[in-house]
Amino acid sequence: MAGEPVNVNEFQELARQSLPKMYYDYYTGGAEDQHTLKENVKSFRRIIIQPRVLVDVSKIDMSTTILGHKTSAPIMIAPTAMHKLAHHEGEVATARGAAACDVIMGLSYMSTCTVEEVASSCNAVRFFQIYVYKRRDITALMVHRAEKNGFGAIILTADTPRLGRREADIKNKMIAPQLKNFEGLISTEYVSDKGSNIEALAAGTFDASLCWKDIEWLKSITKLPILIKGVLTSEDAIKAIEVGVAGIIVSNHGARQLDYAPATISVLEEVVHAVQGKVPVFFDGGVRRGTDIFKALALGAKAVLIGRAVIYGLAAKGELGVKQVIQMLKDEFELTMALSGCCSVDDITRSHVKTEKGRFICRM
Ligand SMILES: Cc1cc2nc3c(=O)[nH]c(=O)nc-3n(C[C@H](O)[C@H](O)[C@H](O)COP(=O)(O)O)c2cc1C
Ligand SMILES: CCCCC(=O)C(=O)O
Repeated sequence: MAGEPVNVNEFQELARQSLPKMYYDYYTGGAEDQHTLKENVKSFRRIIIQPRVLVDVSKIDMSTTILGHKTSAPIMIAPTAMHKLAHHEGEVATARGAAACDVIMGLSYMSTCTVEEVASSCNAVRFFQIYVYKRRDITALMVHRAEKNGFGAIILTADTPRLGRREADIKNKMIAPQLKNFEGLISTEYVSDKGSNIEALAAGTFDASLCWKDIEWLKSITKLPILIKGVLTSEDAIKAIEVGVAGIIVSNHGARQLDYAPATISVLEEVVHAVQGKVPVFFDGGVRRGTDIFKALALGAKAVLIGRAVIYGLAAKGELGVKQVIQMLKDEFELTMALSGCCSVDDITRSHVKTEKGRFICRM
């Protein structure tokens, strides 16, 4: 590739060139046939934007509020594991990149830098993602560490009672390193003769019995607002509201868990309808362009989370790459707003996009 990268796909190519195959495959891959992985991206392509013209778009305001926190754009960093495998500064570099762009970062429970290292790296709003370990005392301790270190919310990932079958990780015998957060508490270093060591780590530590009633337990150990990540149906959205969560993240874990789960953008609207505005609905999966962000907002998302695109920036150029990827997505989103006749995020409405279903109905 000649010159500087001009879009997220070019950052992906840079990441591919700079990473060992085992790590690149881990970051980029999905489950089994990778059907959902392809659909997450392709489903965006089937949604058409319906712009309005002759609107005064000389000033565009992308800013919004997420759980009471003002942020420069409806963009957050999705929690993704083990950033030190992408860049030696790990999550500290990601946190600094996010802070420089004034967007909220989700820190993964499976991070390679500690909660304290990330918290002290820069001043910014951050949310903490958790898995629930069989050793609940360890999860409770992590929640308290996040609370003590100023994190603004807990993201409970609900779609991972077991790890999805990621065939590249099986072939590569993907490593499961000791994660610094858990040093002296529990070993995360797993070696399996079956293939993926991170699969063995999840099988050994994650509590597959976790269910809706356990939200009460989580609420009893923290005052922080709780977001549920991994909702894909109206039924689960209604249950999430019943148990009193502060928000829902429509996500299929970047297509790394259940293959043939729906592309997230195809179910966003169903969830938004079920929620009836009671809590904010966030979205992730397949966002690679500013137009994707616009489409998700038009279908009712309050903000989107960015997973792989940020890792590609980190792998290519560390903190600077994270900053450039977020800035690129912000610039693309701002231009999309201008060319669609929307001056603020509240101006983006359902009538700004046409989905396949909508096009079909129009033709009848
Ligand atoms: C390499 C990688 C690691 C991930 N690790 C986590 C994790 O530790 N916790 C979590 O809740 N989600 C994790 N996710 C899922 C992301 O939070 C997010 O749902 C997904 O990446 C969004 O899709 P995208 O990559 O297409 O943007 C991970 C995703 C990737 C690609
Ligand atoms: C056991 C590590 C799980 C991290 C994760 O969520 C992912 O790779 O998708």
